[in-house]
Amino acid sequence: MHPNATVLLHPDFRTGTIDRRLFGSFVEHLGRAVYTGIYEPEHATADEHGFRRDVADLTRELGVTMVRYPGGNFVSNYVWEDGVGPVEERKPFIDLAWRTVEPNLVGTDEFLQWAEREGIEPMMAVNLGTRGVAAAAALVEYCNGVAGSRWADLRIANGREEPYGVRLWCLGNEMDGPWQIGHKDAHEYGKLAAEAGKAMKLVDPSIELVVCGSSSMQMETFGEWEQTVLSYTYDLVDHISMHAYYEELDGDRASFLGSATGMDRFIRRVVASADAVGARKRSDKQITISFDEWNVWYLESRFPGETNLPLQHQPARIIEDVYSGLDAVVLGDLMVTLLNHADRVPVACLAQLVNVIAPIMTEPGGPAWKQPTFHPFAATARLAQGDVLDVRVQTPTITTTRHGDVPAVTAAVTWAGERESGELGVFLVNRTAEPVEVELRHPGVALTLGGGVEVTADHEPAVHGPEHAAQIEAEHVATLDAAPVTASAPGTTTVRLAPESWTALSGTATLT
Ligand SMILES: O=[N+]([O-])c1ccc(O[C@@H]2O[C@@H](CO)[C@H](O)[C@H]2O)cc1
Repeated sequence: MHPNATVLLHPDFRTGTIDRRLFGSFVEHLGRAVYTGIYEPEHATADEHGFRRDVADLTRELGVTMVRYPGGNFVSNYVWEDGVGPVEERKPFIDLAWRTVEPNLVGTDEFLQWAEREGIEPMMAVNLGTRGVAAAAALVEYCNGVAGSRWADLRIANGREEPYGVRLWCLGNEMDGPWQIGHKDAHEYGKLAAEAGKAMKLVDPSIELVVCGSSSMQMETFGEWEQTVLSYTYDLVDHISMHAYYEELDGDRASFLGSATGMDRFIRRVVASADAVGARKRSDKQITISFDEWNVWYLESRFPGETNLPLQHQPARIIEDVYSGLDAVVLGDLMVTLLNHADRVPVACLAQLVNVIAPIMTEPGGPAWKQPTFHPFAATARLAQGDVLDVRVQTPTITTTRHGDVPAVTAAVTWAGERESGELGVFLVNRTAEPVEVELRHPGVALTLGGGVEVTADHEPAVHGPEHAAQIEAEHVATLDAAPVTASAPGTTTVRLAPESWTALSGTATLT
């Protein structure tokens, strides 16, 4: 059979090395992400610190390397000092972002110590909505300072001698969004971010800074925002943030399946905006991207609308989206795009980790389980190692309403090892409703594919609960003991992809 698509690869052609922070996630004080998510002292599996062991174990299995905290929209009205010190003296406050009473039982120390115990790198955000330079610099000192100064000594008095050494810091969150508490225009925010970032780096010069980019590519200020903000902060910051959520709208399945092409274009545009500022400055520095919120999120149809939220107490069920096999295929494809931008995207966070638009769900006092989207994330975090190869994909296109013409087949290939031999990760997506044959062309390379994971899309709406998730897993997530190879010859290996599917395969390769 004639192949429908070809993927040309060679270890001499590489896009970049995968930064392990690409497999980050996000825990916000929003809904049940913290309370009855990662933290539930009354739960049967809770450890001595009150954190759920079952959730931590699933987090490990998911392969999450880094977690962003404490927000999100929440951070823009958060007073971090209220969340440290003796728990019995902490006072609740009304979080204005999600109109939920925050009990302050979990704060900076509890989170950072949880992350440390679980072997997860923390990524912290400072409040540039209702607060500013002093509070941001104080938090860096609280986390990373050594004995002998006010905020570091407060941490020590609170029982933590060793600095946490938090490396990655967000200068606020989505400051371009009118919904943000303390929302600012690009000039106001750019100036504040530059001053806050300057102070934070004076406290600890080893930190990396993320300046806020746009909340989505649909924002009216997109492009202009990036350039203005970077004009104030280019020499100071390391990364600019991107946020994007995708959903199936009006039953437009083709556009939804093409979401990762939308993400690809978004990344290219932000890179172009950042590089334009660099060019004007005649700078050799390159700003990289922190894609610190990405996921499938049924914003349009299921999001209650931030301004009309009723005031809630914990546990508060907010945006607990339920995912389908189709969502899992799209999520896997979004990871293909992230991998293919490994040269400019070192940091990414699946938003979020547990209960809130999340791969892991829980019931208070009950089980924790995997949503379908868990599987492509976990398989990619496991199989994508080393470098991303600069592959050439030839594929027919599909015409979509939202993204125009998009590739029918997408691919990413990773190579861990020397030039002469390596371990491969092969990630392939078939966005069409028919099976396709994909010919891997690997001239001069002997390649043996092994097993992996295949996720196929479904047509049923997802239903909440562990039983339904287990049923989708049984029907739409397959562990492959062997690759679906249909033909092979020296220099070519053909695999067959199921309709509307995401496939990840392991492999080994040596130069011949
Ligand atoms: O497109 N929108 O309407 C939209 C609305 C809210 C929004 O908030 C972001 O997503 C929330 C959930 O991860 C985070 O707290 C925040 O940073 C992100 C996008």
